[in-house]
Amino acid sequence: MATALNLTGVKTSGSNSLASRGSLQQRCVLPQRLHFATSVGSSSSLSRSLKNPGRSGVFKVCCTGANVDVLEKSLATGQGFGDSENQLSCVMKFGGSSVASAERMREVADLILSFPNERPVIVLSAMGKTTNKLLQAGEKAVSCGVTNVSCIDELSFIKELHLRTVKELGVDESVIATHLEELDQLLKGIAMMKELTLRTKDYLVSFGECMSTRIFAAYLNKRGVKARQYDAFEIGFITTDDFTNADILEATYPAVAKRLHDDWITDPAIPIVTGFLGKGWRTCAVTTLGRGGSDLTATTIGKALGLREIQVWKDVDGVLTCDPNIYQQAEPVPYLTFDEAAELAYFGAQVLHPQSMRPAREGDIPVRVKNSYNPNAPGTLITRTRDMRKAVLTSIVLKRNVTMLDIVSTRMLGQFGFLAKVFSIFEDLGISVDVVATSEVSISLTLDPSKLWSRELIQQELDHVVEELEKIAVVHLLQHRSIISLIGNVQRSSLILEKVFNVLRTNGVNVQMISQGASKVNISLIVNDDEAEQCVRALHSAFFESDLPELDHGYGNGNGSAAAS
Ligand SMILES: Nc1ncnc2c1ncn2[C@@H]1O[C@H](COP(=O)(O)OP(=O)(O)O)[C@@H](O)[C@H]1O
Ligand SMILES: N[C@@H](CC(=O)OP(=O)(O)O)C(=O)O
Repeated sequence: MATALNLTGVKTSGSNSLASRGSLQQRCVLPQRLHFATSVGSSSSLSRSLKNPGRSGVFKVCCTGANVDVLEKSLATGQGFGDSENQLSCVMKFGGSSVASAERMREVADLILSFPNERPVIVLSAMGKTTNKLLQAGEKAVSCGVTNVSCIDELSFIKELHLRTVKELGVDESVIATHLEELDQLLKGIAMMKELTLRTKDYLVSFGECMSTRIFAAYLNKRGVKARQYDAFEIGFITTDDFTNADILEATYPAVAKRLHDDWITDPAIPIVTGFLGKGWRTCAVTTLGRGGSDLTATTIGKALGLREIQVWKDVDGVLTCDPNIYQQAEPVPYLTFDEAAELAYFGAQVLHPQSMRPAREGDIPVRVKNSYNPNAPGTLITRTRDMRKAVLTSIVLKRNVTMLDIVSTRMLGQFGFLAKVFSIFEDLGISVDVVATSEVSISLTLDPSKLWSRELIQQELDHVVEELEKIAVVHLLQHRSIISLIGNVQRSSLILEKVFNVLRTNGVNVQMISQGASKVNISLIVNDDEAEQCVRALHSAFFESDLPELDHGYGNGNGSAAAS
């Protein structure tokens, strides 16, 4: 819940200092990032006034959880908040590839310590491919029989990896002994029940992050750097009960901020938090935020604590112009807006979790995507706005194995209510739609394959959708399609499309549907799965590797720069 504090202030100098008057009678430095601010008795918002030196007014500052104490303390002592030495300053998230071995953990520790002025919150994923191995072990346990659980290869791999890491880092085996034991028990339980529910899957995969964070915190402590391990589900990450794909609930922000902040103030130690995990608000069981969910954990913490920056450290030099697994010549994109990054992630770029931009955008906190294998590479900076004047195409994203539906009304032309009926059917069935193109009496759309997969919505359920739609329309179900999303400056869509259709014509590819959404950053094309990769490569060459004077790139691949805000 937000708490309101009233300040009477006049902006004096510097970027965020406020000489306060009235009851407070002190000069203070205002927090850089509160959950923010409406002015009372003044027409401008506080955030605006901070950018306009000299403005004065009575400001009502709303802040949450821990921020309230900090603001009060900073007003009482006259000390700054945003610049305070005492505050946590940024989040650094390291993905599975960054902490895949003892050697990698050592390098990550060195990397963290190479920023002596930061007071980071660290978020870690499970080591390497541990999450996949845990899921495979669970699947095998369903059918292998209790006595054979200890022979599951993936279980042996996980044990061996974690025990070897502990040994090589010189930390005590006891930090993970209980978890390894419980993991054995859990797999035996699955073998006994002969079933692996979504709820059990989430509990099962949680062992990955629970162990990596314990090992890493113990290692930092061993190196004399005080660190404290946290399980996200114990410190206020409250989620929906949608196992394997839970959503973070609002209550998370004040709870997490309070817990991390209070601990930091009373006994400073670098927080090492499990990524990906939460606690279902009804069931109180462990939930996960969807694959790659540690990015979301990081941005949630960034927003909760109002931190200066969120860093996500990966195994690539930032967000690239396309998936490097499709095309090795993909190049880093220096700047992105939150909208572009969200669209890119939603339409299938594995590099960022689809929901992870939301908290960063709401908190207006810059996100930096960096390479833990190549820390000197500049990476990608994601901010609210950037200079789009010279931006054309930013990145090309491919989402495979999409199902497309062509739905044509059986009624007379001009029937209103047709679209509403179609979408109410999807709503009733709880199916999420990706790309849509409509005319008055027909609609083409694609269904989100990950949602279908996670809900185990297979042919049977697709047949059910078609059956429902056929009550009002003629329906064609087209499978094995791909969405190619062109993320960039849709203000220049004519130029982009001209080039795109040239490339597609040259390559003999037929586009089956095209959609330019309201987002203004994405044009989506639907093609056959078996033509998609070749298409992406051809588009990449055309947009990023050849001279395109007619597109007026300006910045090489037309990525513009971060806007001064
Ligand atoms: N447009 C893209 N830019 C960068 N990486 C991409 C892109 N599309 C797909 N990827 C893949 O995403 C991977 C990084 O994401 P992920 O594996 O989730 O990282 P981590 O586990 O380190 O958080 C890269 O190794 C790359 O193969
Ligand atoms: N370990 C989880 C969560 C995660 O975010 O992992 P990574 O950061 O390695 O993508 C997964 O594999 O989905």
